[in-house]
Amino acid sequence: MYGTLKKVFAFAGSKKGLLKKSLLFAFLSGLFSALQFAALFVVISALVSDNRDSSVIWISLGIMAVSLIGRIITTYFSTMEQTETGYCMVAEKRIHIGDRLRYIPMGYFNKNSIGNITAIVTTTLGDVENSAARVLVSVLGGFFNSVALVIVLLIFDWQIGLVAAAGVLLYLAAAELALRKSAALSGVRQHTQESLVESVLEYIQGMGIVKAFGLERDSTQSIGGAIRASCMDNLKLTKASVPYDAIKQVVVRVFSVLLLLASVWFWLNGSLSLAYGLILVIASFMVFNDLENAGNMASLLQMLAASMDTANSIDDTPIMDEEGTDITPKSSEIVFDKVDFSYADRKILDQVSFTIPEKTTTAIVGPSGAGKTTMCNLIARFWDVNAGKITIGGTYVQDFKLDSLMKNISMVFQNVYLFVDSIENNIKFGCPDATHEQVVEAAKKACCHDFISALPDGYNTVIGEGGGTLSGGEKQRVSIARAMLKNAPIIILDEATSSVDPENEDELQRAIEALTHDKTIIMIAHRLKTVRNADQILVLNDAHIVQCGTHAELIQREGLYADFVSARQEAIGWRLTQ
Ligand SMILES: Nc1ncnc2c1ncn2[C@@H]1O[C@H](COP(=O)(O)OP(=O)(O)OP(=O)(O)O)[C@@H](O)[C@H]1O
Repeated sequence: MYGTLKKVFAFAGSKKGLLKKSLLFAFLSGLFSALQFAALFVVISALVSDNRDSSVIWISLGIMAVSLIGRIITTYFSTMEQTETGYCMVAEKRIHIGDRLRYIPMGYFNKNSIGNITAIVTTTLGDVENSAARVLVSVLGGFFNSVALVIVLLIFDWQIGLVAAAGVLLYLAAAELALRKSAALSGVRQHTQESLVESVLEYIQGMGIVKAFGLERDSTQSIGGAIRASCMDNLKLTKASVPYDAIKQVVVRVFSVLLLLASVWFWLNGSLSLAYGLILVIASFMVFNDLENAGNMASLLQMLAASMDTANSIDDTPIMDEEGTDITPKSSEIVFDKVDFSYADRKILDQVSFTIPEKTTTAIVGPSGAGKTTMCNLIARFWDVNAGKITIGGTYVQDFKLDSLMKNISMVFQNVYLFVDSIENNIKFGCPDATHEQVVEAAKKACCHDFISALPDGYNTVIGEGGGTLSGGEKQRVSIARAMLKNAPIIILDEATSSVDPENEDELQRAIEALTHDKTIIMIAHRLKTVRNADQILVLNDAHIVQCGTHAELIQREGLYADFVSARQEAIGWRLTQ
């Protein structure tokens, strides 16, 4: 229990102060609530001593009014601060996670699906946001109030106080047992929740394929399975707590009766006045009231702690930027020196060495799946090499701060992703300070100005998730405009024109040539006309650079490149068209 409370406090981060204030107000609210005793005591004392003075009514009413107003004010502040703590601490965490994800190696995303991360940032943190602070204050507030009442009982009558203390201790022991049981199940429930979000995302993202293959029923079954599993785990969690809830109920009822009997017993043997006896009976019920509320909330707190563990797990993943510094490289020459790289056990690069001189164009060619994209991703440090070194201008890519490394690189990916935002902002993504005129100029060069101008809102048209409302070719041209505007010294083009239609391709090719003027270019290309003008062609096969040279040199030699060119058609997944 203590560990769980500590966890919630730690999670509050910079909002710990607010949480403490909220607790203080909850405690004050408990004290104002306890004032009701004084009012009751005045009334009961008057009743048992047959005091008919009207001042009794006014005094007790006055005390009740102070109690009520005090409670309203303190509860108001406590609730406001709980709410602010909940929203602010989770907002901080979400921003922190978003920031951290940028610096986490891409391998993390292999092990943790998008569904998993989405579940953490939305539902998991949503639960924490709505309930954690409130539940913590209810648990601690309820516990403090019941302890305070036990102390009052001990002061009134130590024997009655001892009975109440024993009841509180037994109740806490049963609550602790219940918490331990739910701790194990909370983790499982958390995992099922993530699987559910993952299934829903996959169901929606894969809807086109599902329809095309008529697999609606299969995929409905799979999402149905995830929903049922989530339902079962929630039920399991609730059922596991039922026996402990019963034990807690028994403790509360038995000790309430014991306190009642003890009060009557002490009154009968003359050690307790009737007024004291009656007030103690009422107080004993109130002790367990607060405790019961706190106990019921404790298992919810346990579930929230499991959610916090999941959100914190992102922090346990080592990030790539811890050692990096802001560096402007001396040149944009890229060197691979005996680089090894594997995805898990699968070796993609084996002792690969080559140099890409500054301001030259290098084409990487090779069969599908040879590792061309991977090689480019290693330059941008999406992954770290297993052995060997990659340098830019003589500096190891690991020594750069990630941001300063990326300032030097513009990438046009094979699979273009555009954000749900205006086309203008998508083009400005790598260069937020660019003017509208600069955006238009880049769009014109990337052959996308005409289709953007024809859209109802022109450059302000908001595109769908991932660029969903644009065609493949249009998305690719927008991403080329984005790279043009960024104007970095190194440009990586991963099959940058693969989705562009033939009418636009020549024009775009010329634009790319303009973009790449005076830059260091690495291109993965399948069209001969793109490749043949490169200053250097690297042929990648079976984890090695098997050939290196210009088109004129390689075409003369026997080997994979000459085979590909002579085939002039699809060969091992690599197309060359003239
Ligand atoms: N994130 C990843 N995790 C595990 N394996 C991966 C990952 N990305 C790629 N691979 C595998 O590594 C191999 C090389 O992939 P890569 O995309 O670099 O090849 P490529 O030469 O660019 O292929 P293509 O020409 O078809 O785009 C492939 O077999 C691919 O399945």
